[in-house]
Amino acid sequence: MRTLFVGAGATGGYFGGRLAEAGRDVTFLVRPARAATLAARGLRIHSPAGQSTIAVRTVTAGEIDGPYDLIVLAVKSYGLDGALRDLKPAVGPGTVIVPLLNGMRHIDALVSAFGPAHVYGGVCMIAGTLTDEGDVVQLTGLQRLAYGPLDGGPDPRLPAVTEALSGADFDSEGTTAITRQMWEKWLFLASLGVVTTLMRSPVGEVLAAPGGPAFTDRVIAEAVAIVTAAGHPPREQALTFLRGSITNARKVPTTSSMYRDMQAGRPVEADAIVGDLVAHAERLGVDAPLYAAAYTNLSVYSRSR
Ligand SMILES: NC(=O)C1=CN([C@@H]2O[C@H](COP(=O)(O)OP(=O)(O)OC[C@H]3O[C@@H](n4cnc5c(N)ncnc54)[C@H](OP(=O)(O)O)[C@@H]3O)[C@@H](O)[C@H]2O)C=CC1
Ligand SMILES: CC(C)(CO)C(=O)C(=O)O
Repeated sequence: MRTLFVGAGATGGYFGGRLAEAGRDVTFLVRPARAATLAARGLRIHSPAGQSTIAVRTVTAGEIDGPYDLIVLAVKSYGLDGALRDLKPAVGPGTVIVPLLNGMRHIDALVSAFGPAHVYGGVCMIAGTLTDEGDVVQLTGLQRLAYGPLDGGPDPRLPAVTEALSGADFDSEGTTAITRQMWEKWLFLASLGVVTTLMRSPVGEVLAAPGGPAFTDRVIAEAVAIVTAAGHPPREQALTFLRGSITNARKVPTTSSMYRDMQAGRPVEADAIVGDLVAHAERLGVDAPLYAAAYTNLSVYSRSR
């Protein structure tokens, strides 16, 4: 499958890079500065398993040479509108788009831009960041992709999409339950995001502080109440994974991409990850004071940076 990764940052660079390394037909749609960096340095991935330098094919917006079979969208929420404009020439009648963004509201933007037949759901599990030089850093061993039709299928394109996104050095799952996985991922990531950005610390530091464990429990309880009221109660296994990750954070440095971005003075995805949950809480009459405070805190940061 001819595959276009839109964005070669922490997530796109990691998963697209690993697929390119495994010999898959991968091209990256990037902006000119990123294209220059990738041409000069290659795509460098630093991971707990070692370092790779991968020669990758790139195109910029004006250079897209016709439709791709598969597009993996890996931009931040604040880059979504521009990316949707730029990738338009890559969407043909049979193109499937798999977004990796956190949250849910990008799905509406994709469906309204390209129609429901083109849009899958997607989840990625990785703790990644970019160095000042533009190298991808995988911070922990977490590396998993899941994707599939939003309506649960069956969809005859899923086996080919699964084949195109498998066989590289990460776990990959084509699923007919992607919507549930996306809500569970949102619950997971928002909880880590609220704990770390409100307290400006990795989860382990919060747990070690007076009141930290109770605060963390209340953040999780608020998120569970919101997503449950929204009609997406998490499965017990998702809660076990979240609680296990919190417990593990006493030993393994655990943060969130929003926290890492905040520490680096970069923009944060406040509206898509926290603001949208606060909007659900208000609409559904769920009391979520910690999420409201976290959203105000992130908005103050965004306005003052
Ligand atoms: N980082 C993480 O650990 C995780 C992140 N996520 C989610 O994945 C999504 C992507 O995050 P992440 O990869 O970390 O973000 P990054 O900021 O690392 O990468 C995003 C990339 O998108 C590029 N980009 C933006 N607009 C365009 C465009 N119009 N055309 C081409 N490229 C474009 C940017 O390029 P440029 O250099 O030109 O600005 C940038 O390199 C987010 O929603 C995030 O929440 C999910 C799981 C883990
Ligand atoms: C999985 C997790 C929490 C990894 O950092 C993430 O999705 C994020 O930080 O954006």
